[in-house]
Order: sequence, then C-alpha cells, then structure tokens
Amino acid sequence: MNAVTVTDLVVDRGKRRVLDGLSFTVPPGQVTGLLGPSGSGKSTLLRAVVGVQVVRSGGVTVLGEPAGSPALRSRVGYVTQAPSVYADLTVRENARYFAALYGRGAKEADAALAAVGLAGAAGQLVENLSGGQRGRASLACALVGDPEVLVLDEPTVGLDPVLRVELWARFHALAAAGATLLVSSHVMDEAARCDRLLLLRDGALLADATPAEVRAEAGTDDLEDAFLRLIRAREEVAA
Ligand SMILES: Nc1ncnc2c1ncn2[C@@H]1O[C@H](COP(=O)(O)OP(=O)(O)OP(=O)(O)O)[C@@H](O)[C@H]1O
Repeated sequence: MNAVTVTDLVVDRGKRRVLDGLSFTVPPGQVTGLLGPSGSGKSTLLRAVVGVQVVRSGGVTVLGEPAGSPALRSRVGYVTQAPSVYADLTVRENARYFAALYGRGAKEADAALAAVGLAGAAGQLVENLSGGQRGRASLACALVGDPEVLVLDEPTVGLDPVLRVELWARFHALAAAGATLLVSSHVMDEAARCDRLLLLRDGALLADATPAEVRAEAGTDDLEDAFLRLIRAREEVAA
C-alpha cells in the first residue's frame, strides 16, 4: 500500500489556482522530496496531505485513510515552516509535553532532542534560541511521537551544512526503520539525497521519479540543470 495517494487534487487559494489536478503516490519507507521554486505550491500540497487545506476537488489518502482523519493524528507528524513550539517553555519541557501527548515519556523526549542536536540546549527557554535551533526544537517535537508518516516543510532552512547532513542521515535512518518522509525543499543538493523526487512548478508536477531517472530524462548529471531543462521542455510543449 502507498503511504500517500493524491488523486486529481485541485486547490484554490484566494482567486488563484495553486494546485492544478495533481496525481501521484508516495511509497512507504522512503524519503520523497518535494522540490520547486518559491510559490510553486509545496506548502499547500503538504497542508493537503496533513488534512488542513481546503481542497476544491480531488482526494488525498494517507495510510489508507482520508487525509486529516482523526485516526491519523498519532500516525502523521507535521513540521511547518514556522516553528511550532512554546516560547516560554524550555526545549526539554516542549519535548516532554509533546511526548506526553503521544503517550511517550522523558526517555523518548531526550532521544528526539539528541537526534536534532539539541541535547546541549535542553534547559534553555525556546525564546532564547536562534531561528535554526527553534526549527530543530519543532522537528524534535514531531519526531518524539515516532510517526509512521513525517511531513516536513523545509526542515533544514537556516541550518549549517554539518547539521543538514546529520539531519538527512536521520531522515534516512527513519525511512530505513519503515517511516515515510515527505520533505519539501528548494535546495537542489538536498534533492540528490532523496529516494524519489516530486518536482512542482506552478501547481503542476514536472517530474515524479528517482533522482537518477530525472538526470537520465534531462540528459545531465546536475539536478538543478535537469530541473531547468524539464521546465524548458514543458514550456516548449505548451508554446
Ligand atoms: N493564505 C493564502 N491566501 C491566498 N493565497 C495564498 C495563501 N497562502 C499561499 N498562497 C499562494 O499560494 C501559492 C503557493 O504558495 P505555497 O506557500 O504553497 O508555495 P511554496 O512552494 O510552499 O512556497 P515557498 O517555497 O516560498 O514556501 C502562492 O502563489 C501563494 O501566494
């Protein structure tokens, strides 16, 4: 069974059609990257997958249930671009609070903080953290419930290269243990780290393939270049 199935999804925001009839599946136990330029609809699509986006038509199922179903609450983790942690609690208190919501304890909370490199900052108030640290605290609070599906909206923005590499290794370890990760990014070097890629532009999918397939189709080893070639090819077809 696919972890996520999106069928003919159409989403309007304001007067704009933001997603224009998308259909794709996300396989379980892999890291799928959602790539695309700013404004292409990545966050909107992730919102639809977690069931918080009003959709005009089409459907999204996650683990066989309609997106946003109560049954999915403890099975799907979501990290938005804006960190969602309590500023007036410490990092550890946040992690323990979210752990408690998922029926987990202090041990899991500490493990989640260690996984995002925040063990040393556990006693600090979130309001005193840097932006990148806040983002990691938010990620730890999603990891702590050990969800089967993790939806991450640009989780590595503002992180230094060492931490980014460590987090990607963590994502792959979670996938190897059976979790499904859907991760948005507009950084092409992160695309190369994904098992599969969804390339989104103007609300339409330009590619749904492995990085190797994208490179082969575009005839270049450079993924950024491949993405540009796919855009141009699409524009030529449309012209
Ligand atoms: N609340 C809203 N009301 C109206 N339009 C919106 C709203 N939120 C987003 N949009 C529009 O929807 C489109 C897609 O936005 P979305 O945030 O999904 O893009 P994105 O690919 O995630 O961008 P970024 O990489 O900059 O976060 C944009 O044109 C944006 O202006």
